Amino acid sequence: MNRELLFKQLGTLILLSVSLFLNAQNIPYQDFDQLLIKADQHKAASKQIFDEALQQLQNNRTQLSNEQKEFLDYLMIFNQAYDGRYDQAVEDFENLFNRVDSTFVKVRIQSSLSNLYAFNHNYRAVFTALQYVTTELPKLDDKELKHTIYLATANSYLLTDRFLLAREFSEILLKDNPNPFKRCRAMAYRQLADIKLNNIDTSEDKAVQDIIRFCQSQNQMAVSDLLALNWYEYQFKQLNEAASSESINQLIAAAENTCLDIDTKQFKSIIAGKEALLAQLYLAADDIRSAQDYAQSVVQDNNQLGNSEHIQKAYQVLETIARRENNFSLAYEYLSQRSDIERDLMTDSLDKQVAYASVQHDLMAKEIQLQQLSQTNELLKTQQALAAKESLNQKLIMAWLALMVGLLLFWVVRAIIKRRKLESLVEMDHLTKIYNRKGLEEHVGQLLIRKSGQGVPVHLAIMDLDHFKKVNDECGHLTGDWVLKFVVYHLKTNLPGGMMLGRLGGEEFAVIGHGFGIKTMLEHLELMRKRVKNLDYGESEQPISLSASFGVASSETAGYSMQMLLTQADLALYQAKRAGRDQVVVYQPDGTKIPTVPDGPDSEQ
Ligand SMILES: Nc1nc2c(ncn2[C@@H]2O[C@H](COP(=O)(O)OP(=O)(O)OP(=O)(O)O)[C@@H](O)[C@H]2O)c(=O)[nH]1
Repeated sequence: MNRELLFKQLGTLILLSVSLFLNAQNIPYQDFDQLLIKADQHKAASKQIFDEALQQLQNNRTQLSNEQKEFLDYLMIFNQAYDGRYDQAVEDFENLFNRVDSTFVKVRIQSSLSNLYAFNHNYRAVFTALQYVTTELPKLDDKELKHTIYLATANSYLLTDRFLLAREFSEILLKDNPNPFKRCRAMAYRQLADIKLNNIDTSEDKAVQDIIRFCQSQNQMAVSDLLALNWYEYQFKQLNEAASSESINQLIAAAENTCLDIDTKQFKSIIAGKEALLAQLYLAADDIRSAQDYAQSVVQDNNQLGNSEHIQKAYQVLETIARRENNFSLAYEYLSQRSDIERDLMTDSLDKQVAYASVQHDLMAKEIQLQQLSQTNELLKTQQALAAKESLNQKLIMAWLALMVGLLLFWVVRAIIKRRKLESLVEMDHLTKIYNRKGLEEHVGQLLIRKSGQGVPVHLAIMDLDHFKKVNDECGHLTGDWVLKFVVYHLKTNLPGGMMLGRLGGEEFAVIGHGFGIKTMLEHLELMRKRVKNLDYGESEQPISLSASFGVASSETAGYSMQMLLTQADLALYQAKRAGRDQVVVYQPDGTKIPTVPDGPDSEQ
């Protein structure tokens, strides 16, 4: 017994697994997209195909991408609306809208919501949803989706009596070369809008019939029936009192021929429209019984506000029949019912107008706010631009000033350099390129001041070239010049550190030494004397031989006075000349001559 049960359970389990396996087929991603598109396309046309596609997608839900799942959720909720659960669908759509990421799905939700809100007479919400849709639509680059949205928008505008807008959206879609499936619906919507706008002549019957057939060929039965019924009603209204019974009968036949292939439960409103029209037509054809049957059917089955228009017409038929039968109390009852509905219809129509105006007003207010914001923004931008310009100007001024200061500094420095150069030129001997007397006075004067403060000895010697006149006389003045330069060049390039050479004038030079004692000074001078004497002046007609005499004074005897040093050195030089030239003599306060090299050849003594 237990074993039997076990086998049974095992069998059930195997069967379940097999059916699950069969249901959860491995379908590639792009095929899911195709399946979603298929479901989407048939959702308002064929419930069977729609249901099957949804079931298949649900079975494979785990394999779907996030966006595919979101779109499937959207379709599932749409299915609720399909089944007439409008309120639940609205709630679920609103929740889904807040949950999904995909703009594509968000736009679809708002588009469907706009239709559902219209069914629920929540017109403000209709126009707000449509506003969202039309704002977001340009962000999507999916042409098919755009077409779907144009259609849904046109439909919502039809439901809210904005017939011009409904026409406009149908036109936009038709101009964008839609597929036949959408083209037939767009043509039907445009035609419906024209009928409502009285924008069509009954002579255009063939064109309208073509559209009705086109919709049928695309399996768009509900739309086709809706257009047909509206068109027949329009034609009926255009008929005058004296219309032939033939034309009435033609319309009856045509109307009876509608709604044969649509789901009567799903499209209750269209069926009610058909019955209300037929009630009117049969009344016009004096077929009271049929008229009454149809009118009663409308009144009994359809007490929703969505069908008010049809119910109102049905009551009108019933009221006329009651009058004709002199049943005034019943006629009064029907009249009172009709006026209640007419009042509701008027309120509803007013609601639509107010909602549209209110959403438009909000939109305008937002636009004005935006304009104000952008104006403020413009103002800010102008201010920023001005500030930027100002700062640029300031920078330019600063740059200009810096340039001016730079130029000024350049000129000043150049002037100083020039002045220094000029000064140094004034201080230099132009022939020998060493300090002249002025330069010597300037620099030796400063040296003396500095060294006197430090107590460092300074020595000054006057070097005079012996018998230089002879060189001039014998070799010419130019040679004399050259000899002067030649002597100075050799002395200068071999001048020991701490010594300076300058030209006092003519063939007379000053040699200054500091930082060492007189003994060292005399040794240096001695070397200089020998250098002059031993210089090779080259061969010429009159061979040149030259010597120099040195008279030396020291700060030890003359102090740090330039004048005193020169005077004492001059006195010593005089002694050197007198002692025979070509020698170095140090000034002695007591007048004794102390030549360092007492080998002067032409002593005057
Ligand atoms: N070529 C040339 N000769 C100059 C220059 N300055 C002075 N002399 C000459 O130097 C000579 C100086 O002659 P004097 O004062 O008689 O002395 P000296 O011939 O050197 O004889 P002592 O000094 O007595 O040895 C003159 O002939 C001046 O013309 C100069 O710049 N160039």
